[in-house]
Amino acid sequence: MTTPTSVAAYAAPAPKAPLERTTIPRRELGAHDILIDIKYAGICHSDIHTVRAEWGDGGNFPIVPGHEIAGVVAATGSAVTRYQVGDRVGVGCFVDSCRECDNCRAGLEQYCTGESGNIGTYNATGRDGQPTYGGYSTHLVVDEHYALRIPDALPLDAAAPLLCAGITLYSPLAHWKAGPGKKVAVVGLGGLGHMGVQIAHAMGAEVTVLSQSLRKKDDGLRLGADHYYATSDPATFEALAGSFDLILNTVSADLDLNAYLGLLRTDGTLVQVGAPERPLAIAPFALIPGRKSFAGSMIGGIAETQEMLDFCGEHGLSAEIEVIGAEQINEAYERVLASDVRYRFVIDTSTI
Ligand SMILES: NC(=O)c1ccc[n+]([C@@H]2O[C@H](COP(=O)([O-])OP(=O)(O)OC[C@H]3O[C@@H](n4cnc5c(N)ncnc54)[C@H](O)[C@@H]3O)[C@@H](O)[C@H]2O)c1
Ligand SMILES: [Zn+2]
Repeated sequence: MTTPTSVAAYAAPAPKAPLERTTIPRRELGAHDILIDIKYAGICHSDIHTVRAEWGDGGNFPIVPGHEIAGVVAATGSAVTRYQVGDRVGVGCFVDSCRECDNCRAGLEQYCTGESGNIGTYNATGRDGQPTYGGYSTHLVVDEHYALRIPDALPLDAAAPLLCAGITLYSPLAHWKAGPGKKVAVVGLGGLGHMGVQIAHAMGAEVTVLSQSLRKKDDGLRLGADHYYATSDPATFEALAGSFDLILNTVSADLDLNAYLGLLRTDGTLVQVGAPERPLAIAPFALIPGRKSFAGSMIGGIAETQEMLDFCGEHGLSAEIEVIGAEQINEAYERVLASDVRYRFVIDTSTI
């Protein structure tokens, strides 16, 4: 078959402008590339931060967002060894990296220290000098090394959000050794948070959700939380003081982090994965007594992302989703901003 070099997509033409249908170029299939027939693309809050130019870099418009991509291999380059036509595959937040730095060699491609760092699935420049365009489109050409295998046990639509939301929580849970005997709190029950609750529970940790209200309590407990508290109630911060080994903050808005640091045990760690626009204020004395750590974590490497997908396949974990047509993307963005989705929008890309 001939591979399509011009494909349909949804793009934001300018910062804060509504997304609209367009066509974008995809490169011709190289020896190590696979062509993916995209079936579904999740809507991550990072897509919204990016098209609203909230992260300070201005953005390289038009932007085709989408880094929670699930589809099927439609063609393979001459030197491809890992995948065959028909395989179920995913692509996450990056599509390339230098492959030579210590981090790339260690499987930490997300922290590539090469000249260009990891090359984002969208809003970046590929090795060929061309802009990268994400998963809100019908097809993607990607080097086979940056694709992941989606286990047969998982439906493609609900698996798509694992490529970002799933790995973003799996990686710090694994790194800080969540498991039996560990008390883990997840702040914010959104796209990331609802995956964090499921994965931490499957790893054997005792899981607490810290949400603004008790509105989603039934869902949180069903997803595997042992406890659920409202952070709008000051009594929560008294009741849980000094409780947790690990707190994962998934909230996309500003929080009083010092209050959350007060919930850590001695030697506990608060990991920031939510990425609000403004700098965060940490009081030194929220960390010093109790030798507490404040850390960050970004998605995961290719091998760890595959490990996460396999873990989710074995445990039957995937996202709770609302599948939408492409014409509903702008409305879905407003609903994410209003916390009105349980728990991830996924675009059916056949509607693009
Ligand atoms: N570190 C990473 O690698 C990484 C990866 C993906 C996304 N992110 C970032 O993580 C954040 C969350 O992404 P998402 O897609 O899950 O967004 P989301 O909108 O689905 O979820 C955010 C949740 O936080 C809740 N929330 C808001 N204010 C709160 C508060 N004061 N207390 C408790 N909960 C509150 C919201 O109601 C919502 O449920 C975004 O900033 C995104 O850019 C980071
Ligand atoms: Zn994301």
